Amino acid sequence: MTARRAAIVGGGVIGGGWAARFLLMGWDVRIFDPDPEAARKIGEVLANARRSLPGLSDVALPPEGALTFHETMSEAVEGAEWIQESVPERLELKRKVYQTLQEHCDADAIIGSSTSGFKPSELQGCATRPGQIVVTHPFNPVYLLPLVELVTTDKNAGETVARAKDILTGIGMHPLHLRAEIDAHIADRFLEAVWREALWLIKDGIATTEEIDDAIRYGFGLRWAQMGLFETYRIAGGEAGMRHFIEQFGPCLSWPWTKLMDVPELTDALIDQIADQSDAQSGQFSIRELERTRDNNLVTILRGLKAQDWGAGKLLNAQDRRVAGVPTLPDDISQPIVTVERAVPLDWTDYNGHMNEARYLQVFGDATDRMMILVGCDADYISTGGSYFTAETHIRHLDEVHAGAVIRVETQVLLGEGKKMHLFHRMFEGDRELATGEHMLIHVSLETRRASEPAPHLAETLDRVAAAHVALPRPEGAGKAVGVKG
Ligand SMILES: NC(=O)C1=CN([C@@H]2O[C@H](COP(=O)(O)OP(=O)(O)OC[C@H]3O[C@@H](n4cnc5c(N)ncnc54)[C@H](O)[C@@H]3O)[C@@H](O)[C@H]2O)C=CC1
Ligand SMILES: C[N+](C)(C)CC(=O)CC(=O)[O-]
Repeated sequence: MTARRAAIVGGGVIGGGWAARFLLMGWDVRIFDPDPEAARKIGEVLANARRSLPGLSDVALPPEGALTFHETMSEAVEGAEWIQESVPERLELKRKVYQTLQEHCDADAIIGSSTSGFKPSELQGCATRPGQIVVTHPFNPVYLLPLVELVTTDKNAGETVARAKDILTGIGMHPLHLRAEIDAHIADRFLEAVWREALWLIKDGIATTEEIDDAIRYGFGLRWAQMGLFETYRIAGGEAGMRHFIEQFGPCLSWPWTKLMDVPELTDALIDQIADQSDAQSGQFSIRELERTRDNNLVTILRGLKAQDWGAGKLLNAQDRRVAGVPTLPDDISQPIVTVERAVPLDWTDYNGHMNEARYLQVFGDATDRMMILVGCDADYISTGGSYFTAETHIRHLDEVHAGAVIRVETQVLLGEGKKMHLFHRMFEGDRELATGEHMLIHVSLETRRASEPAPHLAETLDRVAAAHVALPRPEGAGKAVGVKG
């Protein structure tokens, strides 16, 4: 199947992030950026994305698309289904870019603008085909943060808007479609208010850049990441909820707590003060090092939210289900069955710089769960009171593996008889064998918590797979105890 094609016009901080997201979601990406350093810069963003994005998913992402750089905009946009404009935030420049690219792109391609503040009607102003242009405002790093503000006008056909939502959802994003266009959309309006307050706090000598960052990251920033503002304040109102919260804290809004609408003058002295404080706070790290720290933290937070199936984590779980489809036994069961295919997440790395031993058990546990589902022990079956418990496990660690690597587990049923299910998992990166896991499981009644016979349809499917696998050679290491070499 030929990959879908996206063009990136302007490959700086944001264009590079878009390129990485499209590529790692399987799209071919064509770049136009006159900066002679563009390929190097995008290469560095892509390296960061490769170590962080695939491991956010608990299933294998599609194979990476092809990345190409082009000398002209006309060449880059050729045959592109999606064109993401991320040139500097200057209206005249953006309008000029649309004029050139609309001369060459497909008439039904979607042109998304990364603009942080312009309204789509301003961008569509001088365009040949205004209906093709929408605002798709992302957040840095674009390859990890799912939010994209989609802003449209009545010039955009319903079909275009629906297609834009579909494509953005397909690359793992959460398109927040604004009810009406507005300067700076929703999020930047909000961020600017916070930014303005922070500048005042520095100018007035109340806090340093580091103290302001601490005030956010040790406290309300953690709340915002998972519940936003209103859900958090509802809880802060106690049992009486939001009404009580507003009664108690509403009056403060008219007290002199904030300076929201006044903008501190960005004098040279204030800029030096902020830049010097920022250097003192973080100047010992390069921007790439800071990006990697940010990505490590974001992946850890997002995977935590996945475990809770909450907020951005819920979105990621839905994306995994979409990518993986419904698990079914392959038609050909004469070979070991692939039960896991995924990238190693960043937060599985330990002090030795490789996947921690506990994660080997996690991967084999996931492989066992998948095998249970494939033979019929799925959530519906478990809700009827039957399941499997693991009675014994033997893992052999054969080789190390690192964050971002795609691993695969192949599972052989050594025995599937009555209450017993004896599995042998082999973990690979490509052809390199990383580990084996041998597991004996016993079917149980969840009511008595004791061994019990599986339901006939489960027993029949397991028996069929076991009968097919009995012809396979017994895997090396099966049945071995922990041994000490010679
Ligand atoms: N940096 C940020 O945090 C965010 C920026 N945005 C928006 O994304 C857009 C781009 O911003 P950044 O990536 O930060 O800027 P940037 O300065 O990092 O990148 C802009 C890129 O556009 C290229 N460029 C300049 N003229 C061009 C042309 N005529 N054709 C093709 N490429 C051209 C430049 O060489 C540069 O690589 C802006 O509209 C900005 O408001 C949106 C979200 C966040
Ligand atoms: C500062 N900014 C206006 C460019 C920020 C954004 O547009 C979004 C972000 O990533 O914070």
